[in-house]
Amino acid sequence: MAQISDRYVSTRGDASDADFAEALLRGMAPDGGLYMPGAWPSLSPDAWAAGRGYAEIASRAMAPFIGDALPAGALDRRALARLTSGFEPDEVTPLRKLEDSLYMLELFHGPTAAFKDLAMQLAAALSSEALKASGERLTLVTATSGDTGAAAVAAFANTDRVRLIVLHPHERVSPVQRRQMTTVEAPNVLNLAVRGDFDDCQRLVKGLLADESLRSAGRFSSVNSINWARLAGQIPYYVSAVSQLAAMGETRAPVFVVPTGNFGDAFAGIAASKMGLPVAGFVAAVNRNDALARAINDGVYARKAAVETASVSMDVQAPSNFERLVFEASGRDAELTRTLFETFAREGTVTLPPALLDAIRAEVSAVSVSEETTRDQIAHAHATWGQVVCPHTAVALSAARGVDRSRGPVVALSTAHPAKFGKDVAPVVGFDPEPPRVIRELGDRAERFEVIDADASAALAAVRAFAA
Ligand SMILES: N[C@@H](CCOP(=O)(O)O)C(=O)O
Repeated sequence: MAQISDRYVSTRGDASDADFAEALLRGMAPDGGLYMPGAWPSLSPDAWAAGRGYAEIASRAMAPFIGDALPAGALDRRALARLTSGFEPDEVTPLRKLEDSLYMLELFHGPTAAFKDLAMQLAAALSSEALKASGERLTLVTATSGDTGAAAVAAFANTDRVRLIVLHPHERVSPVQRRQMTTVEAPNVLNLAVRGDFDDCQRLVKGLLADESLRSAGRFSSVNSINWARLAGQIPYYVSAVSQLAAMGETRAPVFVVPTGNFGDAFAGIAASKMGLPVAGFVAAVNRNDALARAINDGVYARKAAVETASVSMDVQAPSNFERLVFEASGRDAELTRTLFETFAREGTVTLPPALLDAIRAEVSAVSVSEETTRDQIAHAHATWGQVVCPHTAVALSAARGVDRSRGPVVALSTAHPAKFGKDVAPVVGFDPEPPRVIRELGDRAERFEVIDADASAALAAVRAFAA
């Protein structure tokens, strides 16, 4: 069968064919792999012409992945309206010029003040269309180091046909992130605080998705970026950045510097470049949790326990979407991908073959940024550009300042509002960042969450009890 962009294949070789709705409602492929489009669609250069609005860009970028899997007009009718409502500035993802050839793409103006809102609002609207069409109900399980969970709760709370279970690492997300998840009064939302780190939460989610008893009881999926639909919703803002650069008279292809945890955001940028977006390169900027940087720089992908940092949403040591990068860079070699990730799951370490490593390095480089440098960068951004930035953005800006700008502009992604991380930002800039309305409105509402061990049977029991 010809490979096309709206049919989905698994990174581990499962031959069963899925369309966009199926990939969305399954979250992961049945063989434990991640869904990828059968081929990369091409985007017309017209899509990133100066002056394009975000909704129009999103429609052009997403439509080829959806094909006819959803009712005609589903993308336009609700999804795009929803995508751009509830965002504070008129431009959904404004690009700020910081200095010559250095830019910051602000992605935190949505309902939970983090970049996850952009894709999550779209995923919620599209899944509601898919469920209406099929008449089904859906249980979503999602792991979070803070931002994904908050965005998921905002997007899916009180939604018909959907039940949402969010697993966050107990006492390892910021107080604002936790309150965004736990103060929402919605009967269809369950918050589980897991005694462990994000990687434990993600492992539990993957285990739940693979559980036959849950799968046979109804639709069971995830809105982590392991779900292709969630990840694809992050492609449009790369296109929007190039369109905004064009409007500023900058036509050279940019280097994107992406603060990186689960590697979904960076992979969305790589996907945009595969679709034809002019990009000069990608830099994945990680904090001290540097499994990805060690894999790319040293050729050994090895697990370590995650350490706590100020850029808490990036405290990830087993970035799920590295699997998609390996699949793509290996020329879509599902056999090799399966072997490498099964070895990693079993032994916690795997050496990447040299040819694969070269191909990975052609797509993306990686930099690890220390806690001290992160703090210095928050101070520099404030003192030099008058910008108060969150620790994740600071990690990206620090890496961006190390990129050679003689060949073209460098765009650092600014992923969250600094007020979500006041404890780490205030001591550096000398004041509490002014919270946006969406954070002020959290008030002092009561919180609701259950604490569980990082154990598959505890997670299964909690999910079963909630479902009952
Ligand atoms: N940084 C994330 C971790 C999960 O990432 P996702 O993109 O796979 O949902 C978070 O804030 O939860």
